[in-house]
Amino acid sequence: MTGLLEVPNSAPLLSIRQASKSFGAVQALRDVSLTVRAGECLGLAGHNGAGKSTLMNVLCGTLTPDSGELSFGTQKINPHDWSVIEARRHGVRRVFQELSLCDNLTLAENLQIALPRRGRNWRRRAGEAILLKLDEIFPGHTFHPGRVVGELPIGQRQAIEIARAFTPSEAEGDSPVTLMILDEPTSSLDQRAAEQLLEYVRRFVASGGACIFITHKLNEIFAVANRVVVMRDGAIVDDRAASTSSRAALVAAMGQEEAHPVEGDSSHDNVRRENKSAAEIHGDTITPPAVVEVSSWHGGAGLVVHRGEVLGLAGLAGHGQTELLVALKRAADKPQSARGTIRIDGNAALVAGDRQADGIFPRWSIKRNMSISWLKLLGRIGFINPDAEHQHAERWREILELKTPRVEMDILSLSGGNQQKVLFARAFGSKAQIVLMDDPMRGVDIGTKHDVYRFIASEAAAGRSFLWYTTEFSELFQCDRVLVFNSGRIVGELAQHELSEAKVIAMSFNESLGEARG
Ligand SMILES: Nc1ncnc2c1ncn2[C@@H]1O[C@H](COP(=O)(O)OP(=O)(O)OP(=O)(O)O)[C@@H](O)[C@H]1O
Repeated sequence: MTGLLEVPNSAPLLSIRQASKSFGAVQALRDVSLTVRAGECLGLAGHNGAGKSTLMNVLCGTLTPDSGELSFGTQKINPHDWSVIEARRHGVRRVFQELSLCDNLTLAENLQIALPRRGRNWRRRAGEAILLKLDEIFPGHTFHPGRVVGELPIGQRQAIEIARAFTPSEAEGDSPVTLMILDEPTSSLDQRAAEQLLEYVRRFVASGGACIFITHKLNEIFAVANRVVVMRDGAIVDDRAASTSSRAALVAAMGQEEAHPVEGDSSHDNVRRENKSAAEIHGDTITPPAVVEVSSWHGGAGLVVHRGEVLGLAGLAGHGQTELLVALKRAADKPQSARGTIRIDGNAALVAGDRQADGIFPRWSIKRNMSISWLKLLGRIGFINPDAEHQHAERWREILELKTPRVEMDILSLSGGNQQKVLFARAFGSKAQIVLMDDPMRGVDIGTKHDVYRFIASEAAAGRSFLWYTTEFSELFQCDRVLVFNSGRIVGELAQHELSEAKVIAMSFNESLGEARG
């Protein structure tokens, strides 16, 4: 696919020259130069740990580079004077990869703490402002400004974060949004919301705004960007018009392999077909035993997962998929507390999609974050064998190509995608027979994604079972069967050969769409 959008020839908006930044032994930026112009959307790609977020931190004033120059328009800026407040004054906004909303506050209050409305009735005015922006970007949403954000699933929180970033400031001296930096903005959005956002960004750019759009979903880059930039190991290695680039060129510049198309490809060739389920591979005519049985879920249809099966969960975000996975995890951990309808045969490990809230232990090292689920395997009762723990962590560092000098470092020293890899290592490295995955590819680069697909396929062929909720439609082709959720219930089932986007969408939109959302 090639980009169709022209590269504008407008004056430079924000430029950085020869910027470098190190964190201890890690050189996150090496001599990076980049200019963003009004009316252009720059798609930024690169492997996990390539330096994309670090560069954005410098551009939006959250990080000062060790060296380098900045300018806004024709005005040179001392990087030490370029703060978040200065950047906002110039209309530079950012949506972070890790969401920055306060979970205990409502939508309106979250807007108020970022972009204060002065005087009386601020709550009503803040609520109106965020709703207006949500209407513009995500028409048909059902958010209420008085809803506490922490009660919403991550996909909906991501939508709020985006709308908040685009909402005009009322502070004196603040300029309208000139440059929007979106760092993996669709990582937890469902397909429909992601398309709405891409459409909005195209309108924003057409009206003269500038945007930097970071994503590991390369089809999005070609849908929205006029220019594509690739980072690799802290440096910019490719920078050209999207119309002269291609998916293959991007992947090659990133230094990654994509032996099989994994997303955005109409053939949907996939590793799962090569690594068929245990039953198919062995030509078994007998169905493998069930390891998970839910006779009825929320009063509706139930589900069965067999040994060696990969069961996909689909539907709009926030329609009960995560809730099911959490209930299964609880049932596996405490069978005595399981609700009557759930039977689970074996241990279960959960790969969280919301890594900040449910995944990482922020005060622990990379190694301990990985090994927490293996500790029982790594020593005698009450004692951890440090050598075994270290070896295990090193092995997984290699398998998943974690970008870190040492596994003893803090988990927060890792880039977002590398933190997510640690969660995979924790689950895959455990002895759990059932792996529950809650939209687990958030921020994971395409090379690693493909390795994970391969790993899942081979583990399933060896008898492990997977329940896999994903917001990326193409990933469903890695599953044997797919259950579609709508308003908390299972409303349909599709075998792999029956799977089509149109069918999933039709099932997702049937019945009362709004109830389970915001
Ligand atoms: N505060 C920090 N302390 C130590 N190392 C850091 C810190 N922030 C970033 N790094 C390191 O800098 C490198 C670049 O990280 P960065 O987050 O910019 O990558 P990225 O391209 O955004 O990756 P991802 O696609 O996973 O989000 C990584 O090796 C990361 O571990």
